[in-house]
Amino acid sequence: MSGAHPHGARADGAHQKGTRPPGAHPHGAHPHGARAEPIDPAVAALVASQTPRRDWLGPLLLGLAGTAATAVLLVQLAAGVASVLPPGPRSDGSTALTPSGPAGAVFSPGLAALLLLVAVACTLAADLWVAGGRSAARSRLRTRSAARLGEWNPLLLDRRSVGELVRTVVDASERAAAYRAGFFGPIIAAVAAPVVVLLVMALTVSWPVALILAVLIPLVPLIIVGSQRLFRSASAGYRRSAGQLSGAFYESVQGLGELSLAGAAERRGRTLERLGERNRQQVMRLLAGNQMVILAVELAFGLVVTCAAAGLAAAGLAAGWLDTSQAVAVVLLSVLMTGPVSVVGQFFYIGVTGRAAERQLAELWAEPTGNAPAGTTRPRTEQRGRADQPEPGTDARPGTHREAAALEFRDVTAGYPGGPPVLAGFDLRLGRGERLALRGPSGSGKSTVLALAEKLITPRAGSVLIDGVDLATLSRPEVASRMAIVSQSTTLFSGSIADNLRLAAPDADDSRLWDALAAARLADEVRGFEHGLDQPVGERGLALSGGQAQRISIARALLRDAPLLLLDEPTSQVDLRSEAAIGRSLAELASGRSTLIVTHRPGVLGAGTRTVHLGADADADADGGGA
Ligand SMILES: Nc1ncnc2c1ncn2[C@@H]1O[C@H](COP(=O)(O)OP(=O)(O)OP(=O)(O)O)[C@@H](O)[C@H]1O
Repeated sequence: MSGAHPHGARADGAHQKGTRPPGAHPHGAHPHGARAEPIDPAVAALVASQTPRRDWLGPLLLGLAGTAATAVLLVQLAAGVASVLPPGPRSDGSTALTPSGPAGAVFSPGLAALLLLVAVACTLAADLWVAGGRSAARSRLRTRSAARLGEWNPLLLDRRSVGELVRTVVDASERAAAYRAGFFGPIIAAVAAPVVVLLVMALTVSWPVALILAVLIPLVPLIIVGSQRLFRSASAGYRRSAGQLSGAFYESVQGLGELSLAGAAERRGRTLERLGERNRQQVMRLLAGNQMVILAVELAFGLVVTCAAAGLAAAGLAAGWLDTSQAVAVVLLSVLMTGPVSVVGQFFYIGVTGRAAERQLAELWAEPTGNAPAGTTRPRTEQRGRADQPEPGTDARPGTHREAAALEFRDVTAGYPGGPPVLAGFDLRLGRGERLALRGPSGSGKSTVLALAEKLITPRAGSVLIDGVDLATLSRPEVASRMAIVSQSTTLFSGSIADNLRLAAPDADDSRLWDALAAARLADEVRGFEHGLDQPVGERGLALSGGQAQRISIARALLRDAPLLLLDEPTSQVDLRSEAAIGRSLAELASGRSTLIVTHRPGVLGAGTRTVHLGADADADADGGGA
């Protein structure tokens, strides 16, 4: 049995029964984000917008400015070199210079030093800009992903591999930020660099040579797009295998104790080894692709441009339409033209994995939350007997004047998507201030009743009402705000006892925490701890006993102070002595609240508890109800 954990995380396995929850993706858990389906462009744009334009535009402009400064610096250096060389011979044997391009540059050491300074400053500033933008983008992506997961229906969360979700939030955010902030600007700057260099060449050296070399520029985007297409499947394979590996690794670490008890650690190790090897092969394929792109760019572009430039410089010099300074400048500038383009190849890996990471994040953000929206209306035939919504706190059924129940199921038929109904024509009424224990054999639908009350699933027919209000008209957070839940296992987070209590009431002062602990029969033990309220509970609360952890969960429920209380086998995991202590604190918690408890030990709530049986032998011990 299980119910929703009061704080969103569920550690139990009761909801891991195969069928996907409402709103889950039609393909079930698509573990690796490697679906071929198109991504919603709006979500993709939202992911991209987490890196504001200035974060990549800055490095892009700085990169271009740096290239331009370096290009002019090279023209200056060429003039300097030419000034110490003898004039070149002309084809007619004379040495007179009649350059065809713009007037040859005059070397100025001051200008050269200034240009050097500008080029270095641009490079440094671009690097700093990239680092800042990247870390800001990473944190924005992680925060948003975590917030998105927080909106998910816990049933949906239970079905996804935790390892993969962690990887998506942490690793994909890192890669996507590296791509947008660290790669986007510099790569566009690199692709545009040849154009800038040619512009400088046309303006300060020789426009005919620049024009001829410009013919080669379209090679760059062609090479890049071609290579990316070529390695698309390697990229998808990499995403898939990396997702599988991290998911399996995370699960193995979590279940290490059970694996070694079952003598299965070695077998599991072999599985991990296999997955690791597959991942290594995928990474190698991707890196091999990366190397091929570098090679292609260097060969197809670098070599061709350098040879063409050298040939043009030699021909121009020989024919006399270039002087020495212009010829040297053409050769130097051709090297500058190819330099940034080789960055394209080196960055290729970041680009491929970054785009894959953005896709992964977009898939996560686009995933339906699995929550039925507020105001969901069912078909008319299923709304019989409910002419209007009753006023909160009243029962609006014709001829009924009694006070609305704290929780009521009216003729409810419910089940899980694709499965048969678990409950059919189910009625249950929990009066205000009443304590009701739900019992029944395994599989009879006790968890399903709690899931309906929490609006984790919605009825196929009939209605569920809290305080007279149909849950169909409320959002899940609104439903959650009306109840406190204690489930069979408690999730505690690293931090102090006070931190864990304040999850339920962030503004509670210490005296309120002590009151809650006292009511949960835990105050004396906490006073005995060295650090009292500030005592660390250890990772996942392991520094506390199961009974203590459960009473912290009860104290949290007390701090929430909700009128409706759902208890899901709250003593199933503790021994008899702890059960007695928990029973007393539960009785305290239940007093004055309407309480529905799923338990095989109804005595834990004390006297006056009505019992309802679910399943084949259904009948009620007290005044009715039952399936
Ligand atoms: N998330 C789910 N997806 C699909 N089917 C489910 C899901 N949860 C429960 N079921 C099915 O619904 C039926 C009732 O299950 P439920 O968990 O409500 O029973 P239960 O009385 O709480 O059982 P137990 O005491 O063993 O926890 C079972 O047949 C179960 O397989």
